[in-house]
Amino acid sequence: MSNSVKIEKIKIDLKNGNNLVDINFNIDTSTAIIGESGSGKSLTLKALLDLLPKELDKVVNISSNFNLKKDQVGIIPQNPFTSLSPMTKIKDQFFCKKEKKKEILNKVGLNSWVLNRFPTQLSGGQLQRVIIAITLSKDLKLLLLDEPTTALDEINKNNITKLIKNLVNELNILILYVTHDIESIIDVCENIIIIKKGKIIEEGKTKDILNNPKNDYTKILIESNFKNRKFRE
Ligand SMILES: Nc1ncnc2c1ncn2[C@@H]1O[C@H](COP(=O)(O)OP(=O)(O)OP(=O)(O)O)[C@@H](O)[C@H]1O
Repeated sequence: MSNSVKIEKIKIDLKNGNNLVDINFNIDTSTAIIGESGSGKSLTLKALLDLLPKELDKVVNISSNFNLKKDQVGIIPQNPFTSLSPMTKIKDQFFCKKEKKKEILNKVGLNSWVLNRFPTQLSGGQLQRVIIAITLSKDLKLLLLDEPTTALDEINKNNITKLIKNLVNELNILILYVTHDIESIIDVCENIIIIKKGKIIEEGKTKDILNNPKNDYTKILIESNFKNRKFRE
């Protein structure tokens, strides 16, 4: 049986009882969570990483059909500029031996010259590649992606989207990709979940939902995503 993670319940409330997130879903292969700003994407990821702030009430119930250790969960964050330790050379932020560092850097389109640099000496696109390489240097079973291209300019955004597509197709691990940008998850995620105000609006196979959205909110999200793209071209 292939690996699967069951998010049986993530319920997050403010102390005054107002609900922020109330969802359940499975990750069987690769799943995208799509939602506008404030829809609960980051809180969902924080719940999975056990990083929710103390001031929130939470019920987090997750199970898996395999032994998933904490250090087998990796995250590619939104902002590459604040994700690495600024005073430590790149080579000392990896979790593997020198040869493997070089091999993984090649995979993300970088060479070993970056190893002797500090994070501040790299561009946003280069930094995000380094972070992807560092994350992949661990023995991962579940990879979380938190809007990994949002902080990048258009060229880097396209390049990193392509890189993620290639890597994810090559890797045999579970993927949860949260973003507001539907285009970036086409060809990456098999399944898609649309959320609004912390609740699931619609879910299914990515192809089915994009070709035949049932919910009006989903239709608007898809339309606005592709309208934006045409506008930028
Ligand atoms: N610590 C907190 N205390 C109170 N409210 C919070 C807290 N963290 C998040 N929220 C609220 O919960 C809702 C969901 O926030 P979340 O950060 O998960 O949204 P998001 O979908 O990731 O948005 P974005 O795309 O802008 O990052 C928002 O209304 C936010 O204001």
